Amino acid sequence: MAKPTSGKALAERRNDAMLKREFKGIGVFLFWISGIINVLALTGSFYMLQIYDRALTSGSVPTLAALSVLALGLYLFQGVFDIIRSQLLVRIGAKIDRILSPIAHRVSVDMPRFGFSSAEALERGRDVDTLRTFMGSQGPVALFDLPWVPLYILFVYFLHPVLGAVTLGGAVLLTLLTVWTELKSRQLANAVHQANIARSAIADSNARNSDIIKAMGIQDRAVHRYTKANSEHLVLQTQVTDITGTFSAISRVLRMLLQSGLLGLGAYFTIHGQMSAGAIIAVSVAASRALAPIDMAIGNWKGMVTARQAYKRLRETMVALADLPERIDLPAPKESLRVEKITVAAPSSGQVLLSEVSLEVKAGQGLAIIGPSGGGKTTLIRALTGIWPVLRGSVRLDNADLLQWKEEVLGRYVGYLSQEVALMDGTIVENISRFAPKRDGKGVVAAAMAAGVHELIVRLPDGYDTPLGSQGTALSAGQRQRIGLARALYDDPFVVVLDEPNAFLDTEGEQALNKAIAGIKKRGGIVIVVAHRPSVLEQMDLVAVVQAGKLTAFGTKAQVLGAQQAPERSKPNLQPVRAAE
Ligand SMILES: Nc1ncnc2c1ncn2[C@@H]1O[C@H](COP(=O)(O)OP(=O)(O)OP(=O)(O)O)[C@@H](O)[C@H]1O
Repeated sequence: MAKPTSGKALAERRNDAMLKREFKGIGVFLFWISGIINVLALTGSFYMLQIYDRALTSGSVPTLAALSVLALGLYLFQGVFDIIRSQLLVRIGAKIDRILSPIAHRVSVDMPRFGFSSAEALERGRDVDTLRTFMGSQGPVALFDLPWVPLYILFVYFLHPVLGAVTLGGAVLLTLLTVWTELKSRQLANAVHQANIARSAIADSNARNSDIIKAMGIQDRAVHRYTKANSEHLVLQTQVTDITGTFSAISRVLRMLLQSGLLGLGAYFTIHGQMSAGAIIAVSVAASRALAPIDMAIGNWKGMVTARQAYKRLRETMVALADLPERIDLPAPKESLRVEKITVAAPSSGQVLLSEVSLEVKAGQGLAIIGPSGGGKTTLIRALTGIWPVLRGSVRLDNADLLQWKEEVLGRYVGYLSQEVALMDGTIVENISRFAPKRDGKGVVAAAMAAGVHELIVRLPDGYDTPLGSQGTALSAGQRQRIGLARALYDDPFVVVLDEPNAFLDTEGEQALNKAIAGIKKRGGIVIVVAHRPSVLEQMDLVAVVQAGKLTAFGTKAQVLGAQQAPERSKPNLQPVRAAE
């Protein structure tokens, strides 16, 4: 009975079919062009045979000249085909890069959301580089030459069967050596990869915490941590290079031994009149050419293993993306956001952080999510915005599960201000407009005004075109938060989710925030705010209390907060009065 085909297997098959479509034609062409190159590479052997057995024996200079011109022509052809082949391989590398790098980068962007370190995420981009570099190296040349090795062995065989057998034996020996190299280096190559990720993660973390490292004087410790990881990487790297280098040297010596052996044996057969003197040289040249691709494969083994691993990871990446269901365009939401019995687990560990949460917010309403630190407020927001998938239950916008929306379409209806406001490397206008392909000055200014940050921006020397640098470091925390708010408000999204939007705001900033919240509600949007400070609550209609991973209260502000309906400004943390039924 046929086994049911899993989605992953189907996606794998689909990807392989896509790659086959893209590269099969070029692959076949490369195979044949390699055939031509290898046939032409027999020129040297034929030339030797003809010179010794024809030109020298006849003593004819015109024959020698004709043979030389012919050989020269054939060598030139071989050179041209060689150039075409290497240029083609480089272009295949570039094509692979063009096809895979957007997919790889998409995954890199997604990975940190699921608990991967940024060093691990960036590996995907490097994998594409590895593949491209490999395609331009001698590795693929060796691979395309390998199928033509029998041609040379046959050639030698026809000159003398024993010499053919010896050459075949040499090829088998070198192949066994290749297999041995593979077995020895495979596991190590994986360990090198992991060690490299660990090293990059420390480098990345050190660079990101530059201020803390300086202020607390822990440079030496930071450098020591990196050096330790670097040494581990270096040790493994040296081991791999030792293995491939040793096998490469063994294969070279074997080749030389074989070539000399063939010369010796050839001489023996010539002495016994079994073959001509020219054949000795021809055999030596052909045998060396027969073993060259195997030798080259061993020499490039490290590159091949790395490229294969990179390809394997990218293939998995492509399969993961291909697994995403196709989604249709849904109309703009305008009624409600409903959460139905959701359970949310941390994608990195699978640990349940929030369970059985249900609530509903209607257009024009504001919801405050409150509760003690670590209770699960941000987790709830991550589920509401689709950052983390829900384990059970559903989040619905106008009755449609978030999963039914196209990511980019849904994004247009959601504004999100995260707790640690992250601005991207670009100008203010690019950041606020979420890198809209077309400059939308009007929309950006409207969002900046709604966030009360317009005046602040125009006072900067380059105004809206001020470059923010990576992480938006050119601004203060409060300024970053307000620009982040403008980005969340840009293009009037239906749902605006703000995670502690006033953490860094001064009084003026808080007033602007309150105005922005009122504006969202007035235009019929939904605003959800995680609040630690009570001032935001004044604007809210509903309150949800999240603690210890549970929704312990949900209802109108009056229901949930009861007597504390109008909280004092000085109160630092809001606690629930009672759990809503
Ligand atoms: N990426 C993550 N992986 C695993 N566990 C996480 C992750 N993020 C948060 N948690 C855990 O989930 C729980 C809830 O965290 P969450 O950030 O939702 O709390 P919070 O209520 O927003 O807290 P705060 O008010 O301090 O921001 C915490 O115990 C936290 O350790």
